[in-house]
Amino acid sequence: LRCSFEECSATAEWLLSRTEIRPLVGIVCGSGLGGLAEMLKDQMAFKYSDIPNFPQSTVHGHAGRLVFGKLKGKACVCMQGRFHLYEGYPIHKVTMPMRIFKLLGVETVILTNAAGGLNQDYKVGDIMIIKDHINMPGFAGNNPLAGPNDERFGVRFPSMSDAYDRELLQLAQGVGAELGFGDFLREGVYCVLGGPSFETIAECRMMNRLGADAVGMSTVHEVIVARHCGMRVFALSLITNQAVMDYDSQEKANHEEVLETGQLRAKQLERLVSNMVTHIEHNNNDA
Ligand SMILES: O=P(O)(O)O[C@@H]1C[C@H](O)[C@@H](CO)O1
Ligand code: HPA
Repeated sequence: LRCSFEECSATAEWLLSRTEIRPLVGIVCGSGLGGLAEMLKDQMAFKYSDIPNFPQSTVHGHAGRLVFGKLKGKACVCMQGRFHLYEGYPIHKVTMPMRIFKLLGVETVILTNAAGGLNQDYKVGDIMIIKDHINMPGFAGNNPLAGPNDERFGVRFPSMSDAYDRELLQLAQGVGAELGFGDFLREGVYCVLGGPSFETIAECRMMNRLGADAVGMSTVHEVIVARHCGMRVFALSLITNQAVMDYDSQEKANHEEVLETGQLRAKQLERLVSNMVTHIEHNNNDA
């Protein structure tokens, strides 16, 4: 069976027998945002290539390590590198780490990504709190929950109208305001595409008209699987480039720019996430 309960349990048990850390918070680092994992104290890190049943990172800017440790005293596990559809992985493999998070005891997942800004008010370097998503591959039937459903993870038809936890969203706004990030903290809708080619001008215009504020190639699949198995979700996009919306523009999206902007804003993004983690309490999981 595809990423079966048994297979995920075996991986979780392998990890739990090698670390004493029992994480309640799971973090996923987006392109160029792996510095978050370096903030963890008392680290215990596993290379993806050493973990049974785990996929491998193939994208520049994704280190490929699962790091356990304490963030401001809270036990966390952090994916330093995620998997994308365009790497050629089947969608259930892309999202398998969410099920492993769940079986490790994680209650709250924080996901980050690099994204292109579609909203004309957004600037490069803005941090967008994701309040909702548009799942383009999902429209075509490419959903990570397609196939037989295992009730031990969750129900056949999970709701997604409550995908992004509103309390965590409020918390992020509060923490962001305290840190003085008001000028570049946004809240918006993330649209996922399969990649790896960046979008055409017509595609960007279309997504913007449909209500998307940012476009990327990840996160949504992980969110669906995390919600299916009852974890709370919070997600952030770093706007690393402006999507090209104009035929007169000479700009072209490129991965180097994505990684460079990651470096510029990484410290602030790390502070936002780590300050949030201090406020996340055990057992308030009402997912
Ligand atoms: O893992 P994320 O979503 O941050 O990665 C984005 C999307 C592509 O993988 C890459 C494009 O530059 O960055
Ligand atoms: N499009 C899709 N994915 C991205 C972009 C973009 O412009 N920037 C970073 N990830």
